[in-house]
Amino acid sequence: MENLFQWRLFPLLTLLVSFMVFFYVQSHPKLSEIRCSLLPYQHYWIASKRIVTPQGIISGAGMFSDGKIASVVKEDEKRESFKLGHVIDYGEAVVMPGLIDVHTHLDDPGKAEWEGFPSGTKAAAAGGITTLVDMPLNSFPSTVSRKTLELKIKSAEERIYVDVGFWGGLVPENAFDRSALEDLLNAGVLGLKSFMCPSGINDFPMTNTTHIKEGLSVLAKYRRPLLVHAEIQQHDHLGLQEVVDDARSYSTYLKTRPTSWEEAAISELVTLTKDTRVGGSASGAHLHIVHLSDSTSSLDLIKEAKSLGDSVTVETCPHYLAFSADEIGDGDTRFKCAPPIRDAGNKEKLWEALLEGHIDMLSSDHSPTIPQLKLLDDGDFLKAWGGISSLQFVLPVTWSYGKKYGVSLEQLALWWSERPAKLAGQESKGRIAIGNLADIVVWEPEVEFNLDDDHPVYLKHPSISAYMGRKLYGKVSATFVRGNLVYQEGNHASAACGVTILAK
Ligand SMILES: NC(=O)N[C@H]1NC(=O)NC1=O
Ligand SMILES: [Zn+2]
Ligand SMILES: [Zn+2]
Repeated sequence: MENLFQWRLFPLLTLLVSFMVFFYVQSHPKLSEIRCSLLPYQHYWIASKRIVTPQGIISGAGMFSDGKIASVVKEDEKRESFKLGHVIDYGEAVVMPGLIDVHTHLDDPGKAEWEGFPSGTKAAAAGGITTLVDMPLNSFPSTVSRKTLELKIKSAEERIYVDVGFWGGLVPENAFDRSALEDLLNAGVLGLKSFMCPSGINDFPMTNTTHIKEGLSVLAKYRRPLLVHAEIQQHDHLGLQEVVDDARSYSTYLKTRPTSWEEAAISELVTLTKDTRVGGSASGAHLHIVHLSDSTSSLDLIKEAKSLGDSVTVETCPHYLAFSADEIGDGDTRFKCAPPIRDAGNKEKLWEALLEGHIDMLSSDHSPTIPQLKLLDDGDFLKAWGGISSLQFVLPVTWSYGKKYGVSLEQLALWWSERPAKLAGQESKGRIAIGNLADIVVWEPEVEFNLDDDHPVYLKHPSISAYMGRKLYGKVSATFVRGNLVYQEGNHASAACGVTILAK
């Protein structure tokens, strides 16, 4: 009797549960949407006393709706607007466009033990970076064809916490093959990148001016940029023996890559950029010089090219603005990068050029490896991997070291968001403006913190970062990508919902 009763009840119960599940799913956001964000809403306001907009800093609020910025209102218009939904009030914290890092090496696929999409994009999110553009080398294979780009895209799928675009490689193998280059561009790379000196990566050989000229002529049609690592090896420096004798000394390394390397490369480049002027044979193309270190003659050449109307921009990186050669201890290869960090006078002049607008933007050139290849025990500057690890820290670093130069929040937004967005062809990013994607960093410039072992660092190998052990200002509280709260106070969203950005 009892059994019979149970069997009758079973279909009824099943029906009831099905109805309940159906109504729950109808009235709530999809489970996948919840996992993309630490917030359960699709439409909501965020308020703050300091919102950095292209029109200046306002006290007010922004409404995010379906991943976009639907409205931006000032303090006095807030009360009426708020009747319409949820409000998150960040008080005095700064609300700024998310950072766009146009120069990151995530090394995935193939060298994921060096960094990888999940660790790199978690670090980015924790640092307020909402978009990054991945370099075509250090992963394996290098991104030099449609096929290799497809491997990148596949590897990034459901593994990225922020948006990721890709630069393709301009290498001797594809430079004279117009259809191969067009195929790579049609597949969606945001532009091309090449080296004028050995890259340190076997399947990414260097290019000369002839290759670069070819690349520019193809890029002109696509209106996408060519990024160049501008150093050409010169043979007029130290004898090898002298170098080998003192490989632990930073000054030895510095002498192996003098400013003449940068100057030689840039003087060749500016002969090519003449063609990018209006009416020139490469009109529509754009040349971007990555990680400028030399603030002397190399910078003068760039200034002159710009004044003549060449389509050229230049970036520098936080490590050239934060550090100088005299502070680098013997054997401390965490500071080894190329071009090298130069003397304190050079650093001052880089700041000056940035503040005066001659340097257009900043990028991380986050180029990590495994600790073993940094040779921290031997401290051999000549054999150690060249590359700085910094991704998660670039906002507080720029702010902390920029304090004494009077850097403003608006300048940070220009150098880290607005201009990088333009370089990468992402017009819907980089500014807090109606209709743009809701890519936002919320941070507290006045909060000081020690980058010690207790600080949560998401980079795969924090020990190789030259910033560890430093005291910094500017704590990132929250990061939104396309309206999803992907990071807040030490927590990431449970699902990796960043989007791969492909040029059309
Ligand atoms: N291959 C690679 O990432 N090289 C980078 N590292 C560095 O310090 N400068 C570079 O161009
Ligand atoms: Zn480089
Ligand atoms: Zn690089």
